[in-house]
Amino acid sequence: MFPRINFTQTAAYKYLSNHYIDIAPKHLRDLFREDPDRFEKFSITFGDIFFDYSKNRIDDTTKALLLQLARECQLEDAMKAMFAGEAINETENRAVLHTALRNQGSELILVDGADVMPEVHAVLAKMRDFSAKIINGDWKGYTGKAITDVVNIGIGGSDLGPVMVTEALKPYKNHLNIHFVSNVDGTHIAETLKGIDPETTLFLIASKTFTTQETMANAHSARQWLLDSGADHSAIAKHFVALSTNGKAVADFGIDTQNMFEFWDWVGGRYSLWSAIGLSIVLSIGYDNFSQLLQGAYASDEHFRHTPLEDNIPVIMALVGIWYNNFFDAETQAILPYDQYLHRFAAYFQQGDMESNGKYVDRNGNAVDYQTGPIIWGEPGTNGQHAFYQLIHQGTKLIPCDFIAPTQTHNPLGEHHTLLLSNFFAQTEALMNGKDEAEVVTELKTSGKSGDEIERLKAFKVFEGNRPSNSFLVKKITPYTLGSLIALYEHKIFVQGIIWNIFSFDQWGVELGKQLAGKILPELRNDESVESHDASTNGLINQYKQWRAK
Ligand SMILES: O=P(O)(O)OC[C@H]1O[C@@H](O)[C@@H](O)[C@@H](O)[C@@H]1O
Repeated sequence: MFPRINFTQTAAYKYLSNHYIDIAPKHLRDLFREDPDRFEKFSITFGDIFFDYSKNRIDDTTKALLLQLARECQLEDAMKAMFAGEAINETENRAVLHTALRNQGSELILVDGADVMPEVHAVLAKMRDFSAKIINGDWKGYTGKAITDVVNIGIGGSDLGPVMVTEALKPYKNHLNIHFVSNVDGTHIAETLKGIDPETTLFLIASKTFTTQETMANAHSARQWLLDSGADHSAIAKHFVALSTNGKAVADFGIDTQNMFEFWDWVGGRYSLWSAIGLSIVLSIGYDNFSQLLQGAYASDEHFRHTPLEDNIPVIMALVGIWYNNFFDAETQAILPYDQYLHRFAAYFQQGDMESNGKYVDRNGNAVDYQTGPIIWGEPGTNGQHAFYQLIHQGTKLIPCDFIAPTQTHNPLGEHHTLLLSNFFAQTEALMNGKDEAEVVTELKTSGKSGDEIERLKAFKVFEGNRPSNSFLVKKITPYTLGSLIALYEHKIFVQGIIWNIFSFDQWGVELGKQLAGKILPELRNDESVESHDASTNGLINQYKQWRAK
């Protein structure tokens, strides 16, 4: 059976709780001073990704105990179960096999006794052939013109991954214009349709279930827009394709299932960019680049599966995260890419991480009495520096940060990249070292401040430092390295879910909003005053009804 260990009952947890008392008062500066090998010990090279975790409030004992914790929680058994296709998503009775989507090996991957790899390869081949026709202009719209614009209509996992990756890999983009519509707010689709031509637009309706309200509403509006342009129903086959697991709903919508790119219930929505959901990525950068993305992810899968836990990047990321989350009471984790192309990376992992590990019920069905998934947030550097870094440096909250930067830029423009990276290095250093009173006083003296002024100002200018960070230095953001990086983060989420003893691959919490909206919708379709809710909700709905009438 899938492990069900309460990590707070392990020996390692007890040791860690005691060890925390020793480590908490220590400053990172001293940890570096005490151990000249610290950087070598606490950094890992993995292909073109260099992971430095030495600026964390850990020492050799912390690492050993965290690894013991992982072992006591039977992490390695859990990893084997996932890769083997066991139904580890127990509340939905499903396997969790996004790794099969990028598998480059020859082993069979069985779900219910059948190898999934032939189907995976067949859909990839279909994506390759279809995208080639769209890109080279062989596929024509209903008036015989080639496609110029692609609109992906999807939300959550059927949107965020493709958005993030197509943005991150813009340097690899071809001539097609790729648009994304997710919000049910009509503004999103209306603004998108303004700039495009029905004769040359292809819509990808991306929905695992093909029932999601937002996506269906947008898909219907897009179809109507096409028909309103003078096209007849036969045009739909030339302008609409579906990316889904639900063939019946696709057919009911009016999309020829020939134009359906299938995936399977063992692919979680937030782990689906590697599947047919990635068709917008393929259209944007071509199949060969998409294949590189898959290969990069596979390299991380292999690293995760076969590297001893002590040198295993996702395992270390996860354990260090648990150290802050469960011992230092850190509530959040910032992801700070020093790369403009990665500007949606944090947003992507907001869903990836928070929808996976935002759970308070453990795998035995009991409420937990410890913290689980952190709040994930972040923006690209250096914009973040001029917005919220103040709080990271001098606020009262401990915010572990992941810094990510490419050494080579796709846009070598003057000194820009050197400037950017100087900020990246400076921030991790400043967060760690801070600035003590002596330094502040010297600085103020040099700037000519009087003794009184120095006394008055110095407290405000001191930085405690001791603020932890991980640094990912990536040689260059390519499809391959991006694939690797994403998969490392995915596996980090998995490891944390194992240790917290929660099911990371369901998302029942999202269902409530869907149900409630479904109940209120019919009430908004008439003008009668509503009394079926609490006073606040009734009041809001009734005010809305009054104002919309005028
Ligand atoms: O791909 P579909 O089925 O439209 O779902 C889109 C999104 O819906 C949300 O409610 C979540 O459950 C996400 O995990 C999912 O990615």
